[in-house]
Order: sequence, then C-alpha cells, then structure tokens
Amino acid sequence: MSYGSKNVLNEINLDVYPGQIIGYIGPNGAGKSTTLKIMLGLVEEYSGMVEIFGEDIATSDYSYKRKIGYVPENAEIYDNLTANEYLTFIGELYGMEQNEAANKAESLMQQFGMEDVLHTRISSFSKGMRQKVLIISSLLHNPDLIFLDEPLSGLDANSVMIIKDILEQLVAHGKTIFYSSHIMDVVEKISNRIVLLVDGKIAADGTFEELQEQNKQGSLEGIFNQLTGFDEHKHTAEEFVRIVTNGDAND
Ligand SMILES: Nc1ncnc2c1ncn2[C@@H]1O[C@H](COP(=O)(O)OP(=O)(O)OP(=O)(O)O)[C@@H](O)[C@H]1O
Repeated sequence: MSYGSKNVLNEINLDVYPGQIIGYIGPNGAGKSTTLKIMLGLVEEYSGMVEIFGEDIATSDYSYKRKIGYVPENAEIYDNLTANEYLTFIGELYGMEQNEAANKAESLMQQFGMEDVLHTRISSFSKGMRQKVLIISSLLHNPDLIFLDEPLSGLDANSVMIIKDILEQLVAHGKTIFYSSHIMDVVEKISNRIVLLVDGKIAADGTFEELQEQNKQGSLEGIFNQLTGFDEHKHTAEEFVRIVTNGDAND
C-alpha cells in the first residue's frame, strides 16, 4: 500500500479467526490506521487481497459492512444532533429499523449512565461522553467484526473497566475485535493475540506469553521498546527540555 511514492504497508499477511481480540500495536506512523481503513473499504488503492467473512472485499458488494463496527481514532460526529438522533441515524445506516435502533440506543446510553443526555445535542458533551456515544454507535447493530482505534481515549478509569469487560464478553460471544492502541498495559491484558507493526511490516505476532518468551521481556512496553529498537527516551527527553528551556540550568 502506498500514498503517492511513499510505501506504507509491505507484505502484511494475517489470518484472523472468530473470538480473537487482536492487540494491533506499533509506533506512530507504522501503518495501523491505514490497515484498518483498507479492511473497512475506506482506502482502495492497495495491492493484495483482503478477505472478510470469506469474501474478497474488492469484488463483494457492501453487505459485509453491515457486520462491521468501527470506532475511528479521529471521529467525525454530527454533533448538532442529539445522542438519540445520531445513534438512531447510525443504526438505520446499518439496516436497523428506526424504533429498534432508538430503543437499543436508549438502553445502551442508560448502561453508561447517560440517559439524562439522550436528547441533548452532542456538541455540549465532554470528550469522554462523545467517546461513549461513538462506542455505542459502533456496537448498536451487533457487528461480528469490530475495529477499535484508540477507543479508550478520554474515558475515566471506571469507564475503562466497563469497556474492557464489554470487550472480553463480546469476544466470548464469538465476535472478532481489532484493537489498535498505544496504551500497552491495556493491550497486554485484553488481547489474546498481539500483532506489532513496524514500518509497515509485521515485526511480531503471537500471544503476550509467546512474545514474552521470544523477547525475554516482562512487559509489553519492554517488548515494544526492544522490537522497535528504542532505548533513547531519556536522552530525547533531556534534549527536548534543553531546547524548551533555551539551555537554562535547572537549578
Ligand atoms: N491520507 C494520507 N495521505 C498521505 N499519507 C498518509 C495518509 N494517511 C496516512 N499516511 C501516511 O501513512 C503512514 C502510516 O499512517 P497511519 O495513520 O496508518 O499510521 P498509524 O500506525 O495509525 O499511526 P499513529 O499511531 O500515529 O496513529 C504515515 O507515514 C502517514 O503519514
């Protein structure tokens, strides 16, 4: 996959099975979002083949998208709509009846303690509240395949616990989840498979325990640092602060 002359993804070869929650990690710019966008059919200029639910997405019709849920990293949300209007609209886009979408949206908003703002415009919501609406919108139609790009962004610690449990239970229901994030301790805990992308190539693929074994590191953060060849955080921080402070001594 290339953007202009820039080659972004190379020889990505992944077989993914129902019930897997894949922690999809890699340095900034490694190509994670691009991979998700290709699988979602949002980027078409790639070479190679992507099969979803056993069908080549380049030649199949769009019906496979009804079984996919997506929380993008940077979401465009129609924030002049109320949460109820937005969620019902999204539900209908996924083929749900209006009443069914509205009722389910209300029930899910209640679970997040947001029933009071169901009929409030999203433009007045806090970041975490918007994120919860986005998460609901990605799951409303009961998708089988779920792509989550930094889904915990802006969520408080209690909400994070709920979402982690929701993901575990969805996987127990046979859903497949692609979970792309930079929060290593969450990825470490929730994933039953971890794929590390570096410079558009797969640098590691296995369970956390397998990656620990292969890399002789205790934490996913340590494995990530090792496989991305990064050991300069202290030096980089010192240089950054030296420039910010115009080289002033810190005493
Ligand atoms: N629309 C675009 N046009 C040109 N280049 C792009 C475009 N989208 C992404 N890229 C480039 O593709 C590369 C991979 O970007 P991508 O967003 O997939 O990375 P990422 O792994 O998701 O990064 P991050 O962790 O920062 O979100 C980057 O070099 C980026 O500049």
